[in-house]
Amino acid sequence: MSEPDKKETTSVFNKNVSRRDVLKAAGIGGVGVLIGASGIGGALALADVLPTSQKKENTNAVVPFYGKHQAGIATEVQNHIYFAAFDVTAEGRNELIQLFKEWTKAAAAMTEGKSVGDPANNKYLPPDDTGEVAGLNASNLTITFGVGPTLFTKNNKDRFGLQKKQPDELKELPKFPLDSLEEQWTGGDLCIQACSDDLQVAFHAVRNLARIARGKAVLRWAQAGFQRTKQASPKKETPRNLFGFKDGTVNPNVKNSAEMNQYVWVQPGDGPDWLVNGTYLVVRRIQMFIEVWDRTTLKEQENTFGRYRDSGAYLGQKNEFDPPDFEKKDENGEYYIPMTAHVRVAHGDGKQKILRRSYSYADGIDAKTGTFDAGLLFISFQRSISKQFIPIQKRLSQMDELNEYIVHRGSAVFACLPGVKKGGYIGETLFS
Ligand SMILES: C=CC1=C(C)c2cc3[nH]c(cc4nc(cc5[nH]c(cc1n2)c(C)c5CCC(=O)O)C(CCC(=O)O)=C4C)c(C)c3C=C
Ligand SMILES: [Fe+2]
Repeated sequence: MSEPDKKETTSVFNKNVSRRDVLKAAGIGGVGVLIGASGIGGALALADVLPTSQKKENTNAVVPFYGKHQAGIATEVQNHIYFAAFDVTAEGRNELIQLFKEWTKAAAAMTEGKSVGDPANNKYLPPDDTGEVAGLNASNLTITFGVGPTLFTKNNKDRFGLQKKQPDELKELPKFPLDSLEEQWTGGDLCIQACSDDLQVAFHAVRNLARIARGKAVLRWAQAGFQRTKQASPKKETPRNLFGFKDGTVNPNVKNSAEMNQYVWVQPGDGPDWLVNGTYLVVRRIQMFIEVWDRTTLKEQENTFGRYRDSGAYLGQKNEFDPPDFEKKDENGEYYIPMTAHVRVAHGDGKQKILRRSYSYADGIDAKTGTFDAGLLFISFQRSISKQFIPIQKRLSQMDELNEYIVHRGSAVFACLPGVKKGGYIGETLFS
């Protein structure tokens, strides 16, 4: 579901209540009075009644799990991600359905800040919940589930009676020039994207879902990721990637449902009905050669992206959100934004838009070279992989200057299921 407009409404006791309503109910006329109004109870804390622009970051918040769309796509980006791909080992369709039902129940509980299963009161059994988030709040945890092409057909086998339901769009990506994909970061029958403002909460979610899956699915690969925290950037400025550039400036507006329907959510008639209100996820584990970048001049860095490092503006413009002028030339008659600049090549004719929701990763060092294994866990959501992601990546792989500094090591595609109503389960449209 898309996030309610927090400018107008705020969540108190899990209901959407306008700020004016809260002040009226409290019988007080202004925020200044409310600060001292401890009598109205802890639940009506200051953070709950101030509009987003004025309130301190509230990591106590719960992002609703149930809704038309899965959370973790159009909802506000959290500080951390724990992404995992699974291979299904279940014997048949019923076991797979059972897995999705159990995952739904556990995910709904965890996103509300509750523990999984029954309370741990039998000392002779392992507790249902692994326990590391006891006392922690949900920290805006979202858990997003996807199904990969190999769930539908693997080695020409229709393991779960799903072959006929495979969307044409959901197939392995073509090999792009310069790809250096490694089996250990590639593919998967299922994926779980857990995002939270606390990494321990995100990890706990995947760990417990993996535990529930025992006998039905096994982990294939997993990757933790981070970006600047909202505590460190209270104004929530666009995060910077590990090359120091603002990353995520140009994206469809997640609050604009017409734009989201045009670029992100699968629509009736696009393919199989079971995926309507879902979307396609592309994930690429892209290593960034940060030591090489650090020896590159600022001018060269800016020409590589086609944006200024400091302001994030397109070259030739002033502010981060000013539109580009790809025809503008400097006093030497050179394009401000070089022909091979990342943004020019990615932009193309501007018709293919994708929703980027990426995170940085840093995984120690490459033992062979002694350099950092660090980069971008690139994640994009789109209504069509063939019409949106593939043409962009085709162009980038052929002429993006950034290719001097990065290499794609991992890749997978998934169909993110539509959202679910209370009482239902994730995946029910696929299995019905
Ligand atoms: C196939 C899609 C893309 C991949 C893969 C990709 C990798 C990648 N990108 C950056 C850093 C930046 N990307 C920026 C803009 C941008 N990137 C893509 C697509 C892919 N990037 C698009 C569609 C755009 C927007 C283009 C436009 O219309 O201007 C930027 C600029 C700021 C921004 O808009 O976010 C940066 C910085 C890295 C480091 C990377 C791989 C490691
Ligand atoms: Fe990019």
